[in-house]
Order: sequence, then C-alpha cells, then structure tokens
Amino acid sequence: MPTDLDTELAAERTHLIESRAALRRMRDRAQSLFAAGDKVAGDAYTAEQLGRHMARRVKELADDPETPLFFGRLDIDEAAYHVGRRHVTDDLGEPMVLDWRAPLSRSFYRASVRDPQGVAVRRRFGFVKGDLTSFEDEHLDRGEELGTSSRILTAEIERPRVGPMRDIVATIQPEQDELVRADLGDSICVQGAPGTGKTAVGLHRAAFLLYLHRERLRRSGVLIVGPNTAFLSYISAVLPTLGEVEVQQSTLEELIGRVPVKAVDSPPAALIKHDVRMAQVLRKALWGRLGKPTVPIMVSDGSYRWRIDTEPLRRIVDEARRDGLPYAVGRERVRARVVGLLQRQSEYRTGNSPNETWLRKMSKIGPVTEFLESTWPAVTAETLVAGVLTDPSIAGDLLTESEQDAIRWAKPPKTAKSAKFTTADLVLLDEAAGLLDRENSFGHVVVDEAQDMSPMQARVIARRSEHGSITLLGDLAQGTAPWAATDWREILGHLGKPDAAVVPLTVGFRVPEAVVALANRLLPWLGVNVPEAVSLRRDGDLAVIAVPDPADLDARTLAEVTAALGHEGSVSVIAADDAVDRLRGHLTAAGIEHATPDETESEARVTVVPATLVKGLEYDHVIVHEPAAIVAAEPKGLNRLYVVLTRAVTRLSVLHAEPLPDALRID
Ligand SMILES: Nc1ncnc2c1ncn2[C@@H]1O[C@H](COP(=O)(O)OP(=O)(O)OP(=O)(O)O)[C@@H](O)[C@H]1O
Repeated sequence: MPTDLDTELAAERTHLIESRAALRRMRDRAQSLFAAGDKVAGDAYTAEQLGRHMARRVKELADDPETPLFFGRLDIDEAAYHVGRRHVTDDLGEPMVLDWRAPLSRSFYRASVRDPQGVAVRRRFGFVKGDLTSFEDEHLDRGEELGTSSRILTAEIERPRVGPMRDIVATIQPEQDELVRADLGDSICVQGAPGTGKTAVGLHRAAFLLYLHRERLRRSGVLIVGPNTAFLSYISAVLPTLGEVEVQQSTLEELIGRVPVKAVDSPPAALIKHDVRMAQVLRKALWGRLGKPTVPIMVSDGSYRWRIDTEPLRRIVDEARRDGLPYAVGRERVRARVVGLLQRQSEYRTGNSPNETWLRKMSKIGPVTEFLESTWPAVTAETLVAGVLTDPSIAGDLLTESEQDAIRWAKPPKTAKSAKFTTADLVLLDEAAGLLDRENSFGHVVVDEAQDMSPMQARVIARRSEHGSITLLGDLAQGTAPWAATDWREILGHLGKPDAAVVPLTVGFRVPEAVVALANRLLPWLGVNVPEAVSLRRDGDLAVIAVPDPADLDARTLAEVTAALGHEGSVSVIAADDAVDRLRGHLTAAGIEHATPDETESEARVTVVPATLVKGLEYDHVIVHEPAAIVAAEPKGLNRLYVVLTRAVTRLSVLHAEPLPDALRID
C-alpha cells in the first residue's frame, strides 16, 4: 500500500516532469524567436541586438538534467510555491517554479518559527543526479524548525567533492542569504574563516544582483576577481548553472595586463611598488610635466595671422588644471580652448564661422601642437612609469633614497616601448593610465581572497568600481602576500568604500571539526585578530604522521595517496612548490593518474598542488607533504600552512619528517 508520503513524493515527481517539459517549451519558443530574429527586426542593428538577446535567453534556459529544477517548496495561504534555479511558467504564464531570487523565495531561506513570514510549511527536496528521491518538511506553523540539523543540508555539505565548484542555492543559510540579498548600492566586506562560504556568497550575490537589476548591470557589467586561473576555472561553472552567462571573471593581473611581463622584481622593489605612496609619486611625476606658457602662439592661416598671448594661454592651462580632469582629458580641453580663441579671431576678422575642416586643421597645426608639447605634453602610461623607474629621484621626499635605489632600473631601456616591465609594474601602469584617463566603472565587483590585495591593487579595483558597489571576500588569517592586510578598514579606504560594513561569517561548511581544531592552533601566531571558525561537520578524520627517515617521506606520501583512492572523492597532495615536480614524477612512475589544479575538467582523482596555488580550492582527502618546508618557503609561511590545512572536506593527513612547526606541536 502506498503511504501518504509515497503519494506526495509521486505528485512532486510529476510536478518536476511537467516543469522540465514547460522549460523545454520555453526554450523552444526562445529558439524559434532567435531563428526568426532577422525577419522580424526592422534594421540590422535591431536584428543584432535581438539576436544577441535571444541567444542569451536560449542559453539561460538550458536545462541540466543532473541538477534539480527545484529544490524547495513553500506553502503560503494554502498555495504551494516551488523554489528553483529559474522561473518556469506554463503555457498560460502561470508560475510552476519560482526563481530562488524572486522576492517570495526569500522566505525559503529566512522564514523561521520566530518569524514565519506567512510560511506554513517549508519543504526541502533530496535529489540524486536530478532525480527527486525524498523530501523533508518543517511545519513552521507548528513550531517545527530544523535549522542546520536538516538531513538534506547535512547530506549536501558532506557530499564528496568532484570536479568544479557547485552552486549552493538549495541550502543557502540565513546569515549568508542576508549578504547575498544586500542592496546593489551596498558595498560589503565579508571576513570569513575558511570554508564559511565566502566564495559561494560572492557568486550568488552576483547572480542575485543581476536578477534584480538586469538591464542596468548588463550595461555596466559585473566583474569577479579571483587570485589565480586555477581558482577561476574551479568557480567558473557556478554562475552559468544559475543561468548567468555574462559575468566577467578575471585575475587582477589579467585585468591590468596591458603589456607582457618580461622581468621580475626583487622582493623589496615589489613591496615599494605596491605601496600606496607610489600613487603620489606617479601623480607628482605626471603633473610635474606641465610647463608654464612663455611664448605666444602665432598661426599663419592663408593671408591671416592669428596670435594668442601668453596671459590667456596661462589662464587656459590654470583653469584646466583646476578642473581636476584626468591628464589626457585636460590636455584636450586646453587644445579645444586654444582652437576656440583662434576661431573667435577668425570669426571677428572674416565675419564667417569656420567649418569643421578648419577647426581640425587648427587643432593639429604646428604652433598649437608645439604649445601643447611644451605646456601639457603628451604622455602614455608606459612613458610615465618608465620615467619614474629610470629616475626615481622624482619622488623627492615620498620615497627614501634607499627605496628609490631599490626601484631604479639598473639599465634604462632605449624607449618605454622596449621596457621590460614586471608584474608590480602592471599595477603602476594601471595607476598611470587612471591618471591619464577615466576608467570604465563596473556596476558591481566581487573580489575574492581580498586579504592579499596591496593598496595599489585595491586602487585598481577602486577605479573600476567608482560608480558601482563591491563585495569584498576574504580572511585576514589567510593573507600570504608580503603586503597582506591586517585590517579591513585600511583596504576599504584604498578601495574608496571606507564605510562598507565588515560582516563576519564563522560557520564552516567544508572543514571537519577535528581539522579546524588543528588549523586553529595556528591562529594566535598569525598576527591578525579574526573570529575562529566553528565547523558544522562532526565527521571527518585527521592523521598526523611522523616519518622517522626523511628518505621515506615521498614513498609514505605515495602510500597515503593509494589508501585515499580507496575512498570516494577527490584527493590532493599539497606540498612546498619546489617538491611538486618530484612528487608528480613519483605518481607517474607508480602509474597513478594525476592532474594540475588548472585541469578542473580532468578525470584524474588525484591533484598535486603547489602550496602557493591552493587558496580557495578544496578536496575530499588532503595529504600535506612536509609542513615545515611549506612554512620555510616564504615569509608568511605559517599563514600559508593555515590555508593548506583548511582545504580538506573529509580527511586530512599531515606527513612530516622534519619537526612540525611549534604552533602545531601537541606536547
Ligand atoms: N549554505 C551552504 N550549503 C552547502 N554548502 C555550502 C554552503 N555554504 C558553503 N558551502 C560549501 O562549503 C565549501 C566552502 O565554501 P567556499 O569555498 O565558498 O568557502 P570560503 O569561505 O570561500 O573558503 P576559503 O576561505 O577557504 O576559500 C564549498 O564546497 C561550498 O559549496
């Protein structure tokens, strides 16, 4: 005999099948409109716009049979609303599934016994590969609330990780939802311990804002900035799964890579170049190029002679300077004013208004160009930065003499074009470009792993979010860059958002309790003041294995990999960068297929990751090879180790031949 629950489950399955069919019809309709676009559009421009819109719509409506179309249901006033990844309507336009971002869906994440928001029952669905297999009800009207003890939430958190990151729409927690649904105008900074869902929150916030302010953000754009390409490929599938296919995802270097990097800085030089004083140095060097007009402009124009005296020329230059325009814009303003004066003289003398050709000719004529070159010379970002690095004494008191020596080019290039710029120089070039001209501002920028941003890098983002808002995600304890922040207010100041709220997230969804406890031992040694993580996961294993003979360490690591492959899920070996090639060699020799962190689509279950590339990533079983070597490899080695230890979803094995760092020793 089928029980009530069976009948109910069968009804939900039917709704799922019907919703999928309705989505298919929506997609078919979009597809046929796309095909007919050329015929219905009046002109080529409209056809192109319409075509692009419809192509996007078709993509947005793609159904992935592996992901459930809806994951929840709300019973409000006797009506049932299914909540899912996107709106699905029947042929009459009646909703079959509500987008998780719709106002009504908010209650799915926020309603509680204390504040039921009209919800009588909240239902969560369990799925296996897109098949509806179970559900779980909370009768809020009867005082029932599961919170984080929900079976379905627990299963989702504990599910083995394979491949790229997945969305968390089905199980967003109330404190995360508050951040996801923050207003577009609000810039926020999330300080979250490892695995508290910062990346997830940032991506879902982007999707939410795009839903609510589609047209505006489509025009201005949404940008996600991540620490490296391995991280970006790991997160790249999340937004498309949520139907958002038009978000730019980039590393900071890609964003500002206007020239190829051909040289490497010494650590002290890099540190100075990332210091905010360099912004002042560049500003000083740029505006110091202005000259005072000392000779009049004299122009021969056919049988006429025009003359502009130095006094009006000085006024023009002073006024343009006072207007606070970017340098290149100011230069064009001066040119236009000078041509305006010539035009007035011509009109007065000839009685005619000169035409466009005449104006163009005057704006390029020798005496005008010479005047501009002597008072407001043309500068490119490259020439400005090259000038400063050739002769840093231009910094005056802004840099000490030894700092100037540290950044001075040993051998200046013949031209700025042939200069060998470094990664840190890209930041200077971007600063210079920002002084010369206005940068386009995105509507919203999400910056992940933001604790590693230098003041000068923060200014890169500030220029790109001047008229938009930002979501800053990070963990001061995971700061490994030499300039890593120890205080969010400082970074927020450089970002031009000094008043943004700093919100903590402390509930961890990734790292098991025992592993968090080990990693937390490092916290007092990291020189930052952050709240500890509390893990939701009581499961998980931790093994700290001392290998008496260092010569056995690699072989022992290999044995640990083989043992880990006996379990479900992904396996990673994380080691100091210089040990990685050797370990890869051992795996290859042992016939164990393995990938690099960039190869997120690889079928290999084992990834060997250099410690410096593991930020933001996670694996079911993490095998850490020689923590002391990871710590010794860089000045912020303990912070790096904290990052490394917090990548494990289920099991962490720490193998060491050298003594463990003091902070980790269990005496
Ligand atoms: N509400 C949630 N429901 C289910 N899983 C979640 C939830 N929030 C986060 N997770 C999962 O927890 C893991 C960690 O999330 P995420 O990578 O966003 O954390 P993070 O704070 O950015 O971590 P880190 O600082 O270590 O990079 C991911 O697998 C994510 O999918």
